[in-house]
Amino acid sequence: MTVVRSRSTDQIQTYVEPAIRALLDRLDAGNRLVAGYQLGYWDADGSPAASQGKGLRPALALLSARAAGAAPEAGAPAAAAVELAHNFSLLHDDVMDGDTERRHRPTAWTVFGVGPAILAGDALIGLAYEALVEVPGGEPAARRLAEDVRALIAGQMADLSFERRDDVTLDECLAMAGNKTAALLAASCALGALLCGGPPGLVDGLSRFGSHLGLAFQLVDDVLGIWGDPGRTGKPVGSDLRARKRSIPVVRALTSGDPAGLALADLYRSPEPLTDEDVARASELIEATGAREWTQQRAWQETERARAELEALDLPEDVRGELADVADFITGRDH
Ligand SMILES: CC(C)=CCC/C(C)=C/CC/C(C)=C/COP(=O)(O)OP(=O)(O)O
Repeated sequence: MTVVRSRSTDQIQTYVEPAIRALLDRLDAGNRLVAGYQLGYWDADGSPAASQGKGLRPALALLSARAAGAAPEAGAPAAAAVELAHNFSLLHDDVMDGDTERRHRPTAWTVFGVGPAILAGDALIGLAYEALVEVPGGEPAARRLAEDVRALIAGQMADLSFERRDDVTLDECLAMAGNKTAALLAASCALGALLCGGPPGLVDGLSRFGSHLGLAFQLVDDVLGIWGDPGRTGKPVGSDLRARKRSIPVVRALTSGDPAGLALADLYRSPEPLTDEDVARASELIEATGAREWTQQRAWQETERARAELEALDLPEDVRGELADVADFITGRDH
């Protein structure tokens, strides 16, 4: 995993991975194989692999436990739960988008089939709740995760509905990202403290921190989806544009009133499949409206808001520093 600090990576390997692997052992062999492939623990034939994601959500959950004065390992069930919920959403998202590559390797549905990928996603979200409810006092954390997963699903539904509309506003798009992505980041920041008996003011403050962070994350993700380096992001660039997705830079460009935005609207309305040249032209048009710059600036603004939430909290200084590092990593990242 590539998280901002090696300390988080070590703690994920020591406390979170074993918890997730033990949960995977509860699954039947078929779902376990697909789920562990998705999590990056093994290849399609079951041989060991190291293809995990960045580990951002479990890192935040462990920090959240430490923010409440607990040892990091006390946050492991929360960290396992958010990583499992995240991978549930990725499995289903890749099916819905028809994406063929993630984390530098073929997506699960292309390897195992659509049905198995959907079922493994279902299995993971079940395990996420099990991870929490089995901890003494874990019910409030499980409820909180359920609320945020509901928001995530609502965000995904909104995202899908945008594909059939040409009047999506920037506010709608930002609200969609707040649900689709920021809700789980907020949960990641809240759950460790919630599980470890942190006071409501701390849990709420960490949650607001995570929410701003999550919006920053999606803003950067949308920029990387158009202008990123596939060698770094591990997925093809331009697939959102090819699918005429209404990501934040696209909607900013379409609603800018700039002539380049109007040309982009024509391209998006065209009944023909978009060629490589069309995709390249679309990214140039978006950039010409200033939407790339706006999106990146807005990400920094959200990071500043996140930092302000941190400043208002009574936290151990090392934890505050590590949370601030995560915020900087998110906005400055190239993968
Ligand atoms: C219900 C449903 C299908 C919802 C879909 C929600 C969804 C996929 C939102 C996008 C979130 C996102 C940018 C994930 C990449 O995270 P990352 O870059 O941290 O991933 P990593 O673990 O590979 O590092």
